[in-house]
Amino acid sequence: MIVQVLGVLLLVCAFYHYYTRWTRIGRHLKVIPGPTVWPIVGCLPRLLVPLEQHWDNVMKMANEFYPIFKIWVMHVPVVVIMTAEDAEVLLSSSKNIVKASVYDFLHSWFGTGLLTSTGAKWKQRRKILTPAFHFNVLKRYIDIAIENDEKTLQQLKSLGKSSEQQIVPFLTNFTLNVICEAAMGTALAGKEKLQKDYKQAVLDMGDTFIYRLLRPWLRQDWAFYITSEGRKQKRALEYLHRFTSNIIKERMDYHEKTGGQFLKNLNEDEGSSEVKEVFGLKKKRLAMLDLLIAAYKENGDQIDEEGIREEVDTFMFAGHDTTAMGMTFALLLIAEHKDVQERIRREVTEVLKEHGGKMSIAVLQQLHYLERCIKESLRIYPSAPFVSRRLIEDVKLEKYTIPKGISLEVRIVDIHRDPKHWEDPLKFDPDRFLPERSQGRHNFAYIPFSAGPRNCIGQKFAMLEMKSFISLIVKDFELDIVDFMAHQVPLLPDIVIRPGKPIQIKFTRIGEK
Ligand code: HEM
Repeated sequence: MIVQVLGVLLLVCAFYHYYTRWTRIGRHLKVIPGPTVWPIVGCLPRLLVPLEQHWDNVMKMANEFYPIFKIWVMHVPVVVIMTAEDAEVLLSSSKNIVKASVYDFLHSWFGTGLLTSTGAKWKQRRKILTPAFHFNVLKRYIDIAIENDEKTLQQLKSLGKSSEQQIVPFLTNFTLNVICEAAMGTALAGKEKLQKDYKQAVLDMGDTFIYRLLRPWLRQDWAFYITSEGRKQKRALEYLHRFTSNIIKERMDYHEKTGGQFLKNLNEDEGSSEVKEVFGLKKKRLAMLDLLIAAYKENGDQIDEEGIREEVDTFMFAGHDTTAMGMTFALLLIAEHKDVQERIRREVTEVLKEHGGKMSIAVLQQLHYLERCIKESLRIYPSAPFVSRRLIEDVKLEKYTIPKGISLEVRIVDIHRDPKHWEDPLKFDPDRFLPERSQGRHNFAYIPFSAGPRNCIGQKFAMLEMKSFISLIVKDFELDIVDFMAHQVPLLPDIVIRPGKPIQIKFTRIGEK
């Protein structure tokens, strides 16, 4: 019996050896450096570390094997690249635009929306949604962001002359309010029960997604959904789908009742539209959802009701956590660097004064120093630390050819910290982004929103949203770190960069210290 078991084991090991070294994929990958590949388990012994050590473990591998390494997660190969040159080759491709399997777990939430779809479907959706981020449309979402900034500031002021806030829930609350209103036209602020339930469902989705991501044995749906986390995700999904479907239905009814009047000329300046009321129904604020309904009404072949829901849910996912994490690290760095904080405050005060004290998109566009600060923060702490593709054709990188069929991951965070492009890379130095200091820098040395055909469609919106919140809070409050400086914050493995511990910032009203 023992001999038979050993025989089978030997056979499996031999097959594994052949598969990882002598098949087409194996032959290409065996010349690429990487951690030891053990029979059957591949590189798992190097990868399976306690959750809180995972980020440092991957950073260590990145340093050890720079500029490229491969890992075998049992029989699944992944190649990781860390240079601007190789990133350019992959991200500029119009063929290799298929997302890697890390996104498959999100299909249960938003099917194949813009973030996860590919081929003709992705192209068509991108075409429909691009006007949703046209400048004239953006202006209206930014009004929503500014209103929410002001509400949040009022709440903070009502807590007295100073308060300490756990920054991640504080900012996530804010970005969820903004995206809900901009994407779906639904204000959560003020509707306590709705706000609580919806946000809880979004947060449960995030938690259970990560839980599954880190447990390869829960890859199959049946295995995941029998666990308590799987059941929690199912409940969250039911709630989220019902919520979005109801909102879409209400919005469709409204456009039906108003004879589609408010779906005309959506990407023109709002000031140019005279119509404010139709059949006794007041014009509602434009939401991303309206662009989708307009496409549906114009030509039902382009998108159907299910497709509208996919995209609305995609925006809810892609548009809140990324921005909240971007602001978390920006505020932490600003709290830590008092000279930077003072310079931002001066800039905001001066530009606001020139515009009669009223925040607007025009003001935001003139906050050049603040923009450099946010860019620098996203350089050191890119909200999306990596992007990943499943290759549908071979890719010829600087040194190696990566065969089709495998996952190729671009480590944005390592490119952003590469001393080849960034002197003293961990130093927070916003003036690196001054035009004179940016000259000659590789175009792909800075890619927080990715680049090429599948770059972030929401990047302008995200930058303006972050600028509006940070400018107003820094103008009215002195920010101080409480327990961690940014570089001391432990980070968690996730598809967004996430602090592994609660972080607090102290806000003190200016003039009331
Ligand atoms: C700091 C904030 C943000 C960062 C750092 C960020 C980053 C990124 C990155 C790196 C990608 C490429 C993902 C990949 O290739 O796998 C992406 C795609 C995307 N982002 Fe963002 N994002 C941010 C905010 C937003 C916002 C506010 C929205 C929506 C309102 C949004 C919507 C999307 C969508 C829909 C895609 C998929 C685009 C496509 O594949 O055509 N993002 N984002």
